[in-house]
Amino acid sequence: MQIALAPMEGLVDEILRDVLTRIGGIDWCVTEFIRVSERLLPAATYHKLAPELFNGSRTQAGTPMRVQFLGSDPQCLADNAAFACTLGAPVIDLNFGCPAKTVNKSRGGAVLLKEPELLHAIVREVRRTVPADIPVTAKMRLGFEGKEGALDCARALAEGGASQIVVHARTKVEGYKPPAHWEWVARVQEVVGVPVFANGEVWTLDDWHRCREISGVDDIMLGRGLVSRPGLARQIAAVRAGEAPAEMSWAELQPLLLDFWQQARRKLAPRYAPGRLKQWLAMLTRTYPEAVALFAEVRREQDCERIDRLLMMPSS
Ligand SMILES: Cc1cc2nc3c(=O)[nH]c(=O)nc-3n(C[C@H](O)[C@H](O)[C@H](O)COP(=O)(O)O)c2cc1C
Repeated sequence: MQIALAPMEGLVDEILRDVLTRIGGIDWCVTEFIRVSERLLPAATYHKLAPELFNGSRTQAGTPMRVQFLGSDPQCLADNAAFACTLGAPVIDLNFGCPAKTVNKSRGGAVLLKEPELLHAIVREVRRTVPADIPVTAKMRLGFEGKEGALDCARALAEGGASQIVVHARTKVEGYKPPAHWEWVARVQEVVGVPVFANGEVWTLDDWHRCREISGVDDIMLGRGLVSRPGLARQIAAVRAGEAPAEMSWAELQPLLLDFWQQARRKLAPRYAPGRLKQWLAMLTRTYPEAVALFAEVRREQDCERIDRLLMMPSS
């Protein structure tokens, strides 16, 4: 039974991975996708998107990190994956779910779900090229427009050599619109012999119970739900261990929010740091009334020092 933190480009960067994995309950996390199209990326690109490579491919809390790729050229993906392994990537993950327009125009992400043979070729080539002890895993949506090809895609990934498959239980066209079709996770698990992770629309402990019941799988990947309710993985882990699932309080979260901000100030250009804070804070407003108040104060602020003061003040 595993709980994974979802890869989220532009949101779950090394800073948020660091802070969220400190809370507990997360078994592994993934980098934002690394796009490869025609060349071997330099080591600097990997170190920028996956600085955990300098730390044994673990976050500061010790949570393992996987390196995710997006692309459509089997050989180029395989070469980059093999290079990432020399830099310390412990697992290679392949993204077949990204709905972004630019990504799909240049063939990558969810559009590849129209071509199960290509999915198979990509996974097979990456599997063949990276060292045998490095697992290759995959993440897919249920299809591009319709779901009729979902099982063929899952089979193609498993037969190509993916040792785990995360299913974001929606098509590309469904985007992020609820509901997620967890019953399809069960159908995928029926046709492949490798573990399948359920993903999509799990925001609360109740959602998790329903997702588990409908999907029938134990392994789960949490995205926006975990970003907006950072204690969710810890709550799920507690239930699994037969313990009481305490909510994470605002008081417990506040030092982490401050640390997130301080890291953002250190690692990002001053014009970007406030935006990153607001982005996370906006998601936290779904769970914490205190975040609503703080977000209202911070949202129009661009001055880092004034934001420092707002964050250090205890908000009621
Ligand atoms: C802002 C954003 C960025 C994302 N970036 C990635 C990505 O880089 N790689 C990927 O495989 N999925 C990406 N996803 C999809 C998520 O990993 C996940 O499958 C999706 O959000 C559904 O899970 P959730 O309902 O728990 O958020 C992204 C989603 C969002 C909202």
